[in-house]
Amino acid sequence: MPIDMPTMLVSILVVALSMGAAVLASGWRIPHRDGLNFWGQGLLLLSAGFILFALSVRLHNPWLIWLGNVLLAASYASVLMALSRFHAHACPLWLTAGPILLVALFSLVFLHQGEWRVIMVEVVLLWQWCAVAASVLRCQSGPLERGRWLLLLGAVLMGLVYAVRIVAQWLDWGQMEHLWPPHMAQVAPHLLSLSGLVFLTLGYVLMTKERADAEFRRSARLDALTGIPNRSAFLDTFQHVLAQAARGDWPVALLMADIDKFKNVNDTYGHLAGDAVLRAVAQRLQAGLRAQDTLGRYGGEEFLVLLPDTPVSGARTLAQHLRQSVEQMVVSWEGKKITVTISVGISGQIPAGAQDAQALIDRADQAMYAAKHAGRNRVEVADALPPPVSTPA
Ligand SMILES: Nc1nc2c(ncn2[C@@H]2O[C@H](COP(=O)(O)OP(=O)(O)OP(=O)(O)O)[C@@H](O)[C@H]2O)c(=O)[nH]1
Repeated sequence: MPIDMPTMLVSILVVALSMGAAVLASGWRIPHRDGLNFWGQGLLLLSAGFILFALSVRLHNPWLIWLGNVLLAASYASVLMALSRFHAHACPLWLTAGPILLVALFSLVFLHQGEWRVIMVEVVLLWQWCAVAASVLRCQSGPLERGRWLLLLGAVLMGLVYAVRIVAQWLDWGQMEHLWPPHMAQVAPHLLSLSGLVFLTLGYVLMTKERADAEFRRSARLDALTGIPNRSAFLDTFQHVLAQAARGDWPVALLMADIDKFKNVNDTYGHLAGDAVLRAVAQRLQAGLRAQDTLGRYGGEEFLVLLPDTPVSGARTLAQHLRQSVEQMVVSWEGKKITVTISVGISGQIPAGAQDAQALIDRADQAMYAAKHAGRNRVEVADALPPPVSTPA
């Protein structure tokens, strides 16, 4: 059965319409940041454009083509805006509104000169797809790879559609300005654009999914209140560093810092003030560390600091520095000034492997409690581990 142009146009319309509705539904209530709404709107505009083209085959009204072309340009501009939103880039007005105005102008000027209308309008549409491809290529971020390449493939296919149509029109292969009767030079680009549309939308949805997954993985490893690694993320890093230290035979030190009388802060100023203090302490501690050190929230008001390649003497100096820094900190809360201190326990050794993690934590914890018993706002070092007992052969 031969494919006629209305069938072709209607099939593109159905694909665009259903994908547009699906994208809009999936973007429902998702912040506009990802541009899903722009993408969905773009597909719906495209569908409206194809409805007009299909109607023009029956009604022979050139204004339907004029409006269809404008809607097409608006739909591609919407795609570009969606990508700009996704990558948090500004999208200049000339790049979005410019092609729409040009298409409106060329379609009007060449309203009754179909050959020139096809060439002039489709050069602008081709330029729009080049802008989409450039926008995809400009943003290189690791986890977006698969979606990005799919999207790029779709943009290249769409660009190809217009390139083929412009060349075909120029060489007078298939009277591209007429949507009827069908010719291979007309049907082939439409088939290409059908697959281009599918690739584009799949790529875009995949990109948003990959970003959401990456954010989810990241937030699952961070403490929601302070933004520093949570207990399980810290322990992962700790074990990794211990294994490296055992191989390299270098020392690791661990600090356990606990806010003194933190219950009083909550009781006096309220739980939200306590939260603000926790955030401020985390920031202070982080600010005093080297890039290779790791800070984590171990429990309620307890923090752990991992110091790779650091002897206990160096850890003690750093702990004193951190303690003084927190002591000097003032947190403003509803007009009141809150100050807190920390007690710090230190443990350190050249580890035998990742299995030493819990022993180091327990010893830092004991040293921290010794600091509490000795009057708080202090630093205490855990006793060195007894050397391993050698069994006679
Ligand atoms: N605001 C706030 N408070 C927390 C959070 N996590 C734990 N806490 C509070 O931290 C307080 C810890 O109190 P305690 O264990 O008695 O210790 P402390 O008052 O700091 O006394 P010392 O440790 O002996 O100096 C409790 O009141 C907890 O409710 C949190 O995320 N936010």
